[in-house]
Amino acid sequence: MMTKRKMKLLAVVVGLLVLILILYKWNSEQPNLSNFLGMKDEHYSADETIDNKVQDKYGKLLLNQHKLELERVKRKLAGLEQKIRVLEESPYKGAMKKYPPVKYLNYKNRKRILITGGAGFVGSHLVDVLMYQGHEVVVADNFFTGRKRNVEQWLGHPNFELIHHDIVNPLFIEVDEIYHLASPASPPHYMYNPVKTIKTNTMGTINMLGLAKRVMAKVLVASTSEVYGDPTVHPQPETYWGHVNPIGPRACYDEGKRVSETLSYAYAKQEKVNVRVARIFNTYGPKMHMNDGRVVSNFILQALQNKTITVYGNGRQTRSFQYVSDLVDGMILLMESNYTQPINLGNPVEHSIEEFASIIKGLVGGKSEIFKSQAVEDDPQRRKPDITRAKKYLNWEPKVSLKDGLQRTIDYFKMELERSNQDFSELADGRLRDLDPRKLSEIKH
Ligand SMILES: O=c1ccn([C@@H]2O[C@H](COP(=O)(O)OP(=O)(O)O[C@H]3OC[C@@H](O)[C@H](O)[C@H]3O)[C@@H](O)[C@H]2O)c(=O)[nH]1
Repeated sequence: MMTKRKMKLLAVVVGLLVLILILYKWNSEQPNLSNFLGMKDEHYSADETIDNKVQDKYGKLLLNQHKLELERVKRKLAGLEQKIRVLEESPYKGAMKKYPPVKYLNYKNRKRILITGGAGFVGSHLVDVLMYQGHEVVVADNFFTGRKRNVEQWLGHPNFELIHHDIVNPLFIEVDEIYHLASPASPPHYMYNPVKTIKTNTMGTINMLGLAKRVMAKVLVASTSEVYGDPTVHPQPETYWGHVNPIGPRACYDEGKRVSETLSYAYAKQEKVNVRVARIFNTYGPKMHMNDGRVVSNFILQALQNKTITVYGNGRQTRSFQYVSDLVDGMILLMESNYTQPINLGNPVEHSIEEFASIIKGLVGGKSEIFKSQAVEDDPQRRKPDITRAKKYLNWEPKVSLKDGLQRTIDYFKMELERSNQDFSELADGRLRDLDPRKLSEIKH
């Protein structure tokens, strides 16, 4: 029998042995730092200490990390450099931007002018002239056919404001004058959505005349030679009432503009709004859209690309073409004048469309063939403005010859073609692509 003392001694010895065992086990399970870092001792010569091995491997790891970090910083720098280049070329470069010089006008002479459709072809040329003159210009455009690019040189200028707005909805701003130009003007564009074309020219015009009434602004409404329809009187004086098919494919525009004129004189009579009405004849020049679809841009682009020049119908129909700067001068003179009846603004030099195709082919050169194809429904057969009124009341007549104007327009389209070879977004503008008035007029709405 063991004594109590012996038993206690045995328990202490056993306890000590268990403790030693636990300590040994714990020690052997501790991760070896060199193993932890993925080292293998056999890579080192026998006289290297474990500390040296660890430091060496750890240093390599740090070096790799630094290299990776350097690569990341380099990539970030390259990205930033690219962003700076984009900013330098961008119209939104704010403080860096250089604007064309504008005249200083004191507050008495400086007007606040709204141009609806100011980002469009004609509107943007008008914006330029009014800005150079030193006025404050507000452009309202829904960008259906207008483009920000047309007014980009003024973005950020203290005298300029661009509002993305569809004038089918009312606009509440304070202005002294309104040039109401908003509406698609090219036949394939206005036929593309005839209901919208009518709304723009009726509801849109009501909204602008309503605004003019509220703020007592003078308003110039852009009408068109199309109010004469397929004319039976030649050349067309303002006293001619026209010959329009009210249910034909062009009616949305022709009748829309006729209502626009009617509304203008109703507001003048009933609400004492100070109105001007310009009947604009065929106009061309730089800033026309590549996909405009009207004859000047179509023929020039076809000739520049050695494609077939497509004359719609027999080519004996006539038009008289004015250069855009002449039109802009006429509109500003009309706004400044006291003359309130409609006035024709156009160049009376008349050509058949077939002749016109040859003129453009001659100026551009190249190998294009002239091809006569299917006629456009209700295409006006003869058109030439009688500009007696404009001469008498505005002392205005066109100055730019067809040859000079076409040459400037050809140069512009050459640049556009070069641009579009680099930037396909221009041509990929789905809204204005592949529109042909001959196909659109067949659509039954
Ligand atoms: O590629 C084409 C384009 C047009 N044409 C013809 O060229 C003539 C002029 O056509 P456009 O499309 O340029 O313009 P339109 O004269 O028919 O209408 C224009 O009239 C005056 C303005 O108010 C508007 O800008 C527009 O409605 C038409 O006889 C047309 O059939 C061609 O032969 N080939």
